[in-house]
Amino acid sequence: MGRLKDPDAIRRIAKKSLFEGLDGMCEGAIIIDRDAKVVWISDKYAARLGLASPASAVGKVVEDVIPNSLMREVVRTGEPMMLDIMQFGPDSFVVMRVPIKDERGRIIGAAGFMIFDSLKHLHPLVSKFQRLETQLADTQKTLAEERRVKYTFTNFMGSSPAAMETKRQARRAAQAETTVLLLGETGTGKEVLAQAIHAASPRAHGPFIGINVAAIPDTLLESEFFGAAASAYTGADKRGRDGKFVLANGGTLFLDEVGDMPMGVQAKLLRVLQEKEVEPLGSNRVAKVDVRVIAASSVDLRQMVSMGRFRSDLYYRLSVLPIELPPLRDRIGDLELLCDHILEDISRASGRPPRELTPTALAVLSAYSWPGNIRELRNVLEQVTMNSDNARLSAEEFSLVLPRLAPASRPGDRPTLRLADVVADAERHAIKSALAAAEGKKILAAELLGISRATLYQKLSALAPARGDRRH
Ligand SMILES: Nc1ncnc2c1ncn2[C@@H]1O[C@H](COP(=O)(O)OP(=O)(O)OP(=O)(O)O)[C@@H](O)[C@H]1O
Repeated sequence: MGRLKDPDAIRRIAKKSLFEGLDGMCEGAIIIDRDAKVVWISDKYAARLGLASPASAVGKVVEDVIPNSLMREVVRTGEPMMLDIMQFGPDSFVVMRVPIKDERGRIIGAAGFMIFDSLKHLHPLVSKFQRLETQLADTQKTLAEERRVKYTFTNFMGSSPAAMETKRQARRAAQAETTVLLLGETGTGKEVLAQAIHAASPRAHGPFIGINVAAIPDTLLESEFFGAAASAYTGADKRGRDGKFVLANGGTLFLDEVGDMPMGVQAKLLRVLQEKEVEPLGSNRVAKVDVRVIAASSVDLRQMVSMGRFRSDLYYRLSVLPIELPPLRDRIGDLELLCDHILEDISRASGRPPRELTPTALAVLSAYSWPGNIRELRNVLEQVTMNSDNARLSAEEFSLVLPRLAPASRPGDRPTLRLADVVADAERHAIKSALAAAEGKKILAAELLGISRATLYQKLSALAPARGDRRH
């Protein structure tokens, strides 16, 4: 073995032969200068790219020769790209890009090698990559669908003066950019209207993100809204996550039951609305957000302000455009239309012909006070349709389901023996009575029942699951 006499010479030869070796082994090579202009391209590469001759490429900027080239990036950053898949028309090439530096370490250009002109050599890697790309595209599609609204103004049924006035105000709100505050009892259609406003606004192409403040434990609200930086949390949040504000960027954020927000989060929300930027939990970096907020409440926020449970500055900020949604009992003229519409919906979902109501059934429904409003109406219609085979639903069938009109049990009736049924019945009755006493205000109903709001929400969805009602 000979000794190294002239290390510089060996380095020069190694450099030269390495380049030539690589060029020989590869399917093609290209060299560009600091301005990303081609200074040399191998015959094979020129032929593979369909160029008339290698010389025709020299002096051109690299993107004119290879449209998707990232060689300029290598010259700019000085960072090599050791393995990349590049698309050239219908073909995929596996490429490597390295910077070229002079003796003083200054970047003077870059060399690119087409390692394979077909992906078959990288089959395991590429098929995994393609599978992941397909999965990602599917997930993005599902997410985009979820963020698209389901309701427009035509879904907000009603031609009573009260319903028409609400719709008129909401249509005007759709054109404005300001925050909207929807006020109305539970089940009056606040979410339907929020989606309709979004769909008719210039942000319709952006996402619609809904969040039910009352259904989320106080401790999680902040990260749910503003996100969490990596490592601020353990477990599922270890990698950090985007908050709803970031997810709603360019679109609309719907804050349902905004009155249930703890004071600390209220202060942060106010700051985000004023500054239009969010700071994820555990991070010291802020991100600009362009979000329109539509807030909703079934409790009287002004009363909460006077009780010191809601910040007055936030209230004023949110209530720039307040819209009242009438309770169903105040627009009972819409009942028939709503029933027809809901019965058609039920028939579509079940594949059975739509049912009708007898005039006495309609009278019974009109006499009821509907503390749960249209959501309760839908639940009652679903329950009765499920229990009945009649084409026309009768008043008797409804009186079995409606709480106030339930017949008292007669002596001789078979008692309900299953304890679970008895308990569930009692619970259902207590919740309905509390909601009625609290005029549909869940926060008050929960207080009356001596349970938390979150428990009330759980019980409501367990007792009367209303398909597709809650999308949060
Ligand atoms: N005007 C309407 N026309 C037709 N359906 C409606 C209308 N308003 C509400 N609904 C239906 O009633 C149900 C409850 O509506 P929504 O969730 O919008 O009420 P909400 O006021 O947001 O309730 P909560 O305060 O409990 O969140 C949904 O099934 C919705 O489709």
